[in-house]
Amino acid sequence: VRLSSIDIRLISLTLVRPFETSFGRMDARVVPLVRMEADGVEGWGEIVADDQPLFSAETITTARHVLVDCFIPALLSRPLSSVEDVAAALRRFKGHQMAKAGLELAFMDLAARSRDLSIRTAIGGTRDRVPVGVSLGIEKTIPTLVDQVLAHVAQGYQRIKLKVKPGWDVDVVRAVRDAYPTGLLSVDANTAYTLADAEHLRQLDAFDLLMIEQPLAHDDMVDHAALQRGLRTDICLDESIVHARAAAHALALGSCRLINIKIGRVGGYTEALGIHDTCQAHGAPVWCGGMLECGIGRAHNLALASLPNFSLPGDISASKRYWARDVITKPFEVAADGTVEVPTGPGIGVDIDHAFLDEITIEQRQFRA
Ligand SMILES: O=C(O)CCC(=O)N[C@@H](C(=O)O)c1ccccc1
Repeated sequence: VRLSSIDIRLISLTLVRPFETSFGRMDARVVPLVRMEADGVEGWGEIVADDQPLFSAETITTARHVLVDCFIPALLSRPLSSVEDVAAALRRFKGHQMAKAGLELAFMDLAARSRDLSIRTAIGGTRDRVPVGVSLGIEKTIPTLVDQVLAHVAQGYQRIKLKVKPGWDVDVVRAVRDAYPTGLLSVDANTAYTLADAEHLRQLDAFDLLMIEQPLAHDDMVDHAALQRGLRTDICLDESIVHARAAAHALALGSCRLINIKIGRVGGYTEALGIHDTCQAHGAPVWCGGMLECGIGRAHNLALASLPNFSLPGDISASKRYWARDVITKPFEVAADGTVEVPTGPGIGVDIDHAFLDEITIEQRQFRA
């Protein structure tokens, strides 16, 4: 296809409840969306960067810059027949995986729609529903967190993930384990520890955790390998795995035993599928992480999570967990069995609520071929 236009649209969404991680507390998000059009068909993608470089080095501003000055001109000036062509056109630009992902997602939606296929079918997904877990933020008190755990278990979520950081970890996990003795439980440190904390983190081996996510630095593999050698619990990497090559290196180094694939973090479908296949070849399970996406990003996550090696519950919560109103007409829901339906319509398979989208749009720019 030859794209006729690419739009960048920033929308403003308020969380129904503040969400606190080891690197900060969120009450609201500005979500950058990408829209592409070709031959009257449109496709939508989402960029998972936030306004500050707290999760990774990217921000909304860096994404806007590379899109406007580098990526959009590169894509509007050539024919594109697949998402691999999008990746090839952007490969000479270093990094900026989240910005690249927004473009790959929009293109994949457009390409699948134009072939009247769901993205799940287009990428070879095999599941109609995917098992999901929930990620619970840091709370003011442990009892409040335990209440959150029990409330979400009652809603059917198959796995509880707790945000941890120094001063909010071992005692918290112990209290949650007392209230939730046998279910799937994991923790996510978002890089809050160093190797000096190895002895302290070994205490977590007592709680039969599914994994400890990204305990050390966002760009580290060697120290994670040293930590993993001293831990019974599986380390799962998130921030460190920025593309398929990083996944291969992490597995070769023994930095982790599981990988969290976030299509927005790794650059889009080409790298996400590469990580999926690399992990499958190594017998390492993967699961689909979340970045507080709106319904558009969540729809892409569901398509990805329908692939066979996504064998662990992902962070794909119901829309209502974060948003009073989502940008899609039919919010995603978690069934009592802890699964979410994979959309079957063309492309992302959901309808965008354009009236609401226009209402919450704070910036919009269109680039025409
Ligand atoms: O359910 C979701 O979408 C959020 C899952 C989640 O906890 N994401 C974490 C993470 O580090 O994985 C995150 C939170 C805030 C910002 C970025 C990432």
